[in-house]
Amino acid sequence: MELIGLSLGLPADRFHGFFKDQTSFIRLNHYPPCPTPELALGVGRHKDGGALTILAQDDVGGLEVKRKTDGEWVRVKPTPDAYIINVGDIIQVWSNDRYESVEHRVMVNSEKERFSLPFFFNPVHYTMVKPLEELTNEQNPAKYRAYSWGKFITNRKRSNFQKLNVENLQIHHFRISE
Ligand SMILES: O=C(O)CCC(=O)C(=O)O
Ligand SMILES: [Fe+2]
Repeated sequence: MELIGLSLGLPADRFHGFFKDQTSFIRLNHYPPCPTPELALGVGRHKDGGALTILAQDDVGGLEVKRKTDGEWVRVKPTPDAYIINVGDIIQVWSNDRYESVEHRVMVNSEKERFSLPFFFNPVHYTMVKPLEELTNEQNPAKYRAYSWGKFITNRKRSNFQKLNVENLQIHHFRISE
């Protein structure tokens, strides 16, 4: 978070206050082999709603990210002894879209089970998430209305990873139309 602060021209400790208390959590994912992988997804398409996700995984692979330029799903090859760091929706909003949270999903395969451990680094529940004042001005106005992180996460957990076309709460619902 300190490097992200510096990259945005902010003090390294700019985000510290949000994380004095946290709603961070870890999930332990097990994807068993699937006899019909073309008919199933391990995790349906979604964007991580929090600040950062730090993902540890084995060497099986299955994670895919959606490429913005052409909408293609691109496989993320596992790198041994490395974490995947994913910017979540909160950093997208704080940075007023200078960072973007990527849409991703998890495929399954018929041969090998897979394990992954995402750690979701999230601020204190009463955080009102909005573009940082230092990053907005008249030429570059805030692109989002403030929303409550606590209410956002509660809503998300209620409709956890539905693989349907029903859309759960998204940051674009707070987008200010231009
Ligand atoms: O298992 C993975 O590689 C990612 C899982 C994921 O996207 C999530 O739990 O939010
Ligand atoms: Fe995710």
